[in-house]
Amino acid sequence: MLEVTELACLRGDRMLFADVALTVQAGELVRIAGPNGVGKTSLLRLLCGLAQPEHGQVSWKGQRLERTRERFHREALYLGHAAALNDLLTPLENLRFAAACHGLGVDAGRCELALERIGLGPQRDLPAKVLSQGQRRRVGLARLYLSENVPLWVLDEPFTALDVAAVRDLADWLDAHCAHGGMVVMTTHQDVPFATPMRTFDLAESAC
Ligand SMILES: Nc1ncnc2c1ncn2[C@@H]1O[C@H](COP(=O)(O)OP(=O)(O)OP(=O)(O)O)[C@@H](O)[C@H]1O
Repeated sequence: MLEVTELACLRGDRMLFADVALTVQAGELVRIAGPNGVGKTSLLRLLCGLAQPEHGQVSWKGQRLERTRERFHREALYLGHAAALNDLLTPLENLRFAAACHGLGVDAGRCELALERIGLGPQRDLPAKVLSQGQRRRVGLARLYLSENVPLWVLDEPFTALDVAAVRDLADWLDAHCAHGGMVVMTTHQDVPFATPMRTFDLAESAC
């Protein structure tokens, strides 16, 4: 379980939000909602230990994040809203690099399958710089097809730039993850048809 208590976030000299309390249980799909600039990305980064809160704490399976960092990083996957690709590498090389950085230890065959699964089979050996925006997005999302055993997925705008079929396909994959006891925390400005009942956490209610 992911648990957040009394969380406050300072960005520059501005307090974005305070007193955020949130729990995410196995099998849950939680959407962090709110207008542009309210602090959704900032909250996701705090949840993953990528930034420090001004106040409050984040716990994973009953332990404060700072005390269980190694375990947490094995058990959580964060995908930011920007496709962090090396333009000179191919989608296959980018995916293998990202997987290795995350300690997934996956082989080329599994990465090739993940790229096929996300619809990038034909582009897998092209340099990333020639990919369209939607294809760049898919390279990052392909990690989800290597991460069935990673319980917590934290996703910042995963549906941006995807076409209708890809949105449907990704929604099905997130549903399947939750159905198998995984957890998804995400932001999206799109209406996505999930089968899993989605809980919405409106960050605007905690805005300062
Ligand atoms: N390093 C920083 N220094 C100062 N302000 C920052 C910094 N990073 C982000 N901000 C500000 O914090 C606020 C929240 O940004 P954040 O990206 O978390 O919002 P968001 O809710 O995800 O927005 P969007 O819906 O547009 O993606 C914004 O006003 C942004 O300008």
